[in-house]
Amino acid sequence: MSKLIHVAAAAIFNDSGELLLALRDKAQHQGGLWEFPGGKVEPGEEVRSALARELQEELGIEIDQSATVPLIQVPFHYPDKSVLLDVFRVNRFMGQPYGREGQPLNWVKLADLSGYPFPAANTPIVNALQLPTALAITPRLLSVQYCEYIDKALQKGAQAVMLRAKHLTETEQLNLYQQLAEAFPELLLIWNGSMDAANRAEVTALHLSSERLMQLNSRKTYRGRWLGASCHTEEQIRRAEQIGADYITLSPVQKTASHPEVTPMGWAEYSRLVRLSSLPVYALGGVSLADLEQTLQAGGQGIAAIRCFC
Ligand SMILES: Nc1nc2c([nH]c(=O)n2[C@@H]2O[C@H](COP(=O)(O)OP(=O)(O)OP(=O)(O)O)[C@@H](O)[C@H]2O)c(=O)[nH]1
Ligand SMILES: [Mg+2]
Repeated sequence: MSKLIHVAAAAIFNDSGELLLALRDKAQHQGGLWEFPGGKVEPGEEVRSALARELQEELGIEIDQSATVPLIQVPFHYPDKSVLLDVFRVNRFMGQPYGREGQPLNWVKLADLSGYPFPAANTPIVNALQLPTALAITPRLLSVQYCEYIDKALQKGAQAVMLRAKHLTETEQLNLYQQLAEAFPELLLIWNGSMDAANRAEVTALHLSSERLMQLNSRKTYRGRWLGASCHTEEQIRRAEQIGADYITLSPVQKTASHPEVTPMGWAEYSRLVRLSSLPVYALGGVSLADLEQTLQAGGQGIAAIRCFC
C-alpha cells in the first residue's frame, strides 16, 4: 500500500454557524468535488503550522490557534493514492476568506452539507460535524419514566439520547421509541437494537451491540440514516469501518461501577485507537462531561455516558 500523504484540512465556522467549503479544480485529484480547505503537510512541518500556512495561501485568512480544535483524523485509500486527512474545527479567524487560487467558496449550513458532492474520504468528516459531542445512554427505567429522564438529561447537557432498554421486550422498546420520538421531535434519538426490527419500525438511528456488529458484513440493507456500533477491540473497529458505520462508541475507557471486574483501556489506549480509526469515536465507560475537553483534544467525537446524565 502506498505511503499515507498527511493532509491538514479545516472545518471553518463563521459567527452564524455556517461552514466554509471550497470547490476543487477539475484538474486536481478528486477534482470537481467540494472540499474542506487545506493541503499537504510538508516534511518536518507541524500539522497546525501546515493548517495555518495552507489557509493563508488558499483563503488569505489567519486562524486563531486557541479556537482551533482537532475534529477527526481519516486515513483513506483511493485507488491512486492514500491520504491521512487531519481535520480541525476552526472557530475563529482573522480576515475575509476569498479563493486566492480562483476556487469558488460557499458558506453552508450544517444541515445542508449532505447536498454537496465530496471526495469519498470526507464521509466521516461530514458525520463528525453533524453528530453531537454529548450522548446520553438511558439507564434501566420503567417505561413511564423515560420522558422525564430525557428532559433531565438534556438540561444536564446531553445533545442526543440512545434508548437502551434490554429489560423490555423488543415490541415494548419500539413502542417506547416511537412515543419518545414524538415527544422530542428535534432530538437525535438512537435505538439500541437489531437492524431487522429497526427497518420494520422505520427507526432512522440505530446502534448495534458489538455482537450484532460482528454478525454483519454490510450496512446495505439498513434503511435508516444513522448507524453506530459498540466497539471494545481493534477488530471490532475494523468491522465497523468495513460495514460503513457512521460512528462508534469505544469502551470501557475508565473503570465503571456497572462493570467493576473489567480492566479499562485508559486514555492513552483510547487515543491510540481513535487515531487508528477513520470513524467518529465516542469515549464510553466511566466518563462524564468533565472529560469532554480531553476527549476532543484526543481527536474523539465526544463522550457517551449513562450515569452523568441521570
Ligand atoms: N484539502 C482537502 N483535501 C482533500 C479533502 N478530501 C480529500 O480526499 N482530499 C485529498 O487530500 C489530498 C491533498 O489535498 P490538496 O490537493 O488540497 O493539497 P495541496 O493544497 O497541498 O495542493 P497542491 O498539491 O495542488 O499544492 C488530495 O489528494 C485530495 O484529493 C478535503 O476535504 N480537503
Ligand atoms: Mg489544497
